[in-house]
Amino acid sequence: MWSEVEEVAKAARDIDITGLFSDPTRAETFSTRFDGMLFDYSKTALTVPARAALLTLAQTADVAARRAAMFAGEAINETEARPVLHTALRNLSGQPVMVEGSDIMAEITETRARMARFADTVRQGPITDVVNIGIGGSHLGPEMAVRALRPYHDGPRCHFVSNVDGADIADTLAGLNPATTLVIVASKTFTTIETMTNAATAQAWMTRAGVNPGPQFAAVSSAAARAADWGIDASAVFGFGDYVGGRYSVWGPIGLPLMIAIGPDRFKDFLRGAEAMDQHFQTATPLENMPLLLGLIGLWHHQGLGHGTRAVLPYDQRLARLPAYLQQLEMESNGKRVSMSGAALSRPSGPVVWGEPGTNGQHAFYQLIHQGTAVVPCEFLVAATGHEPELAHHHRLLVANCLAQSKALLRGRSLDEARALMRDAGYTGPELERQAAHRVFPGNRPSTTLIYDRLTPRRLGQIIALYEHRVFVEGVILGINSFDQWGVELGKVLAVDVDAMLTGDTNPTRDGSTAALVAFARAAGV
Ligand SMILES: O=P(O)(O)OC[C@H]1O[C@](O)(CO)[C@@H](O)[C@@H]1O
Repeated sequence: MWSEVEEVAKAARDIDITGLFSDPTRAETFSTRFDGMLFDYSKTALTVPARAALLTLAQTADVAARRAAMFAGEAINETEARPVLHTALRNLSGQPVMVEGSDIMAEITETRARMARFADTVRQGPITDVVNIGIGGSHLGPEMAVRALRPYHDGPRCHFVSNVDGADIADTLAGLNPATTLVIVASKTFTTIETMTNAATAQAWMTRAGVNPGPQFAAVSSAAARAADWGIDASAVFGFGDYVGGRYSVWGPIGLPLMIAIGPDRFKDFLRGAEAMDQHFQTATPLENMPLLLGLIGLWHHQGLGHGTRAVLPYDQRLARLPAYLQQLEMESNGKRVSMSGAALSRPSGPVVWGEPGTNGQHAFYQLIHQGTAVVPCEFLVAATGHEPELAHHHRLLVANCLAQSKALLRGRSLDEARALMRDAGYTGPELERQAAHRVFPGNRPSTTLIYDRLTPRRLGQIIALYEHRVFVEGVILGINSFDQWGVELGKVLAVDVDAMLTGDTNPTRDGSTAALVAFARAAGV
């Protein structure tokens, strides 16, 4: 299945990407547009035969059948025997979605309507601040989206607490008024130690201030009974089915802080954007299919060409948390070592994903991206226009920087160009050579750019759904289950054991390193 890709990848190592632009149609041929967005992947070493080999790979892995199985509610999350239906949360079409013979849409629509009523009430006051307590998928999505859509906020301020480190909740609650704060405890399982510890601390904070936490706590959870046991009124508990994975859950009740911040109507626009991407993913031809192409390019760079990481570089300060969000989405989904059958993978699974918004990253790690020894495929995202018309000159500079970076990665600077610079600066002889060597940029470094009109709720919905489906495409072709996360379990179990060591309730472990660290922490008064 991979042999053809391996062959074209071998040839691609000698390709000069700039040279590929001697074809004047390259930018058009290696890009695709959809609903206000242009995805340009022409600044990669992909050629027509290489792309064809990748498309054949997708065909052989039967991505289309797996995609149909996902949307149809088949239990494609095989290690947890569950369907994968986050797409149902944004299904506004009126079409049923069946799970084991019943339509799940009535429940989803009813919960969304309840969320909207709750959000409207909260938005009318006297609540001034909302604190969402959750972690991982119960935190990263709403935190990222609330920040991304700041220009659309007309509700109470939203804050996020995730870390079990008491510093997180202490800093967040400092300055808030317990009498006008709503706490949302967001946990699919309602057992996550960080979230339950923080929730108890928030509850004590309110009680200490003489405020009854009862009416000022809401819960978002699949475990409604546990939320009720915890004392949260059933009318303020919003559930979702176990067919929605944590990192795919921003579209439903986990998105409640976003709905409160921007209002139910705009939240619906956010869903509409994702729904449009779902339609596109299912119906667009392979050469126009943005998630399919993004997934194939990911595989091309990591599995094909062996680049170990990829950088996500949003030129948008409000997307500052997108890289963190994508780290969970991509690495928790595709950071696996066995295939669906349980056999060890014969090729690498998902890459390390990292990034920061531009232009800040330029003044930090772009040095390595441009001149380091590792090639880092870069995924740029940028809106053509901002939300501050009076600051349009800032935005133009932002766009200019984004486009300049992909151009610089592509063209680089040759030794002759560097020598000319040094000559102009007055250097001669061996010193000119030495100085010039430091100023060479190898270039020929691949990047893609997703440019869109403006970061509206709809556009954000499209972008997140685009990345979700990209993860799906990569996972199917790698033959792994992108929807479980067994790798996070062991550390959680051992944390309980180590906690008992820290309190002195059990003897230190035979692992000498941990024993010494525990002893140090105890001696220092942990
Ligand atoms: O919503 P919960 O059940 O508190 O879980 C939070 C997060 O923990 C994880 O299980 C990983 O630790 C994530 O997959 C999940 O998003």
